[in-house]
Amino acid sequence: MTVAPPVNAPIVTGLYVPGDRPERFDKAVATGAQLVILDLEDAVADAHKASAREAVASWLRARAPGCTVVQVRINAGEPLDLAALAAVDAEFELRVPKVESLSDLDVVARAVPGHPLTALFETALGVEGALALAAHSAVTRLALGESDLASDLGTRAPAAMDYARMRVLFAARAAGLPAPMLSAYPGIRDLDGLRADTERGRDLGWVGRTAIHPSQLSVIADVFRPDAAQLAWAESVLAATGSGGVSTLANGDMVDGAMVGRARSILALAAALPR
Ligand SMILES: CC(C)(COP(=O)(O)OP(=O)(O)OC[C@H]1O[C@@H](n2cnc3c(N)ncnc32)[C@H](O)[C@@H]1OP(=O)(O)O)[C@@H](O)C(=O)NCCC(=O)NCCSC(=O)C[C@H](O)C(=O)O
Ligand SMILES: [Mg+2]
Repeated sequence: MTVAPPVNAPIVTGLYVPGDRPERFDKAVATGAQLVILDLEDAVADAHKASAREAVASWLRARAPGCTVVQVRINAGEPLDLAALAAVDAEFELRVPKVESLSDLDVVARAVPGHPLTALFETALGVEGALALAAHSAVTRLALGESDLASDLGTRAPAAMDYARMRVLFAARAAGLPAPMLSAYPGIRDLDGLRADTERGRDLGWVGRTAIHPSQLSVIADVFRPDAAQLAWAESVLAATGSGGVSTLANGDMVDGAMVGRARSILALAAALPR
């Protein structure tokens, strides 16, 4: 049985599905991924764009409300995508690729009003503008497209990706948005590589990751699930700081209100990722 996540629960696992594979849409939801992204953009060949648009709109109309967050990734500046989605009266979010300017977001927010936007940064210009773009009133999440970014930069060097991850993380937090989810890891069979790269992103402060294959989901959940020591620390911080002021944990560490936010985030992650 799927249990609805608590309000403001972190979203840790996401799964992309090509928009022209409607037979996989319900399957994607059934994986238990907390976020399912129906892609009209790079996963769909030009010849299939129109049928993908129709398949996505018709699935959204027929879908019974559930606890999975559903996003549609549109093609940047494609009026046909916007028109098709504006005609759908259902709950979904929009994932806007290659965002570089406020007008990229305005166009979408005006054409399909009332749907939260995830701004996907995939170029140096987008990453450098992340702080201002995160302040757009329709934007509720930020993300990075690291494959496109690597093409724009001409490198996928870890230092370049770390820089982009840090800028986008700071932009999200400065705008009061949740820590972003890591970009899709293209090596479907390389689960060790996925784990290592996800751990690196987690250690930089990112929370969650979008997958492109169901087999990646359990690795992603594992990486973000707090371990027993983190849980014990979080619980002892909350217990020790209940009445404010400074306290000392059993191990001698000082704790105060400054640690409460992190303790709560650890407990929220544990609640979102049951064993
Ligand atoms: C990559 C794939 C094309 C692989 O497909 P396939 O070879 O058919 O996979 P399997 O045979 O291993 O499938 C096994 C079963 O799993 C189901 N399956 C596979 N993938 C998905 C999925 N994404 N969602 C739901 N279900 C899925 C199959 O149906 C099989 O089920 P069964 O028959 O019952 O056993 C494919 O995985 C795929 O298309 N993935 C998504 C690709 C995608 O959307 N890419 C775009 C997003 S990432 C991106 O754009 C990068 C970003 O923008 C950037 O710049 O970084
Ligand atoms: Mg991309």
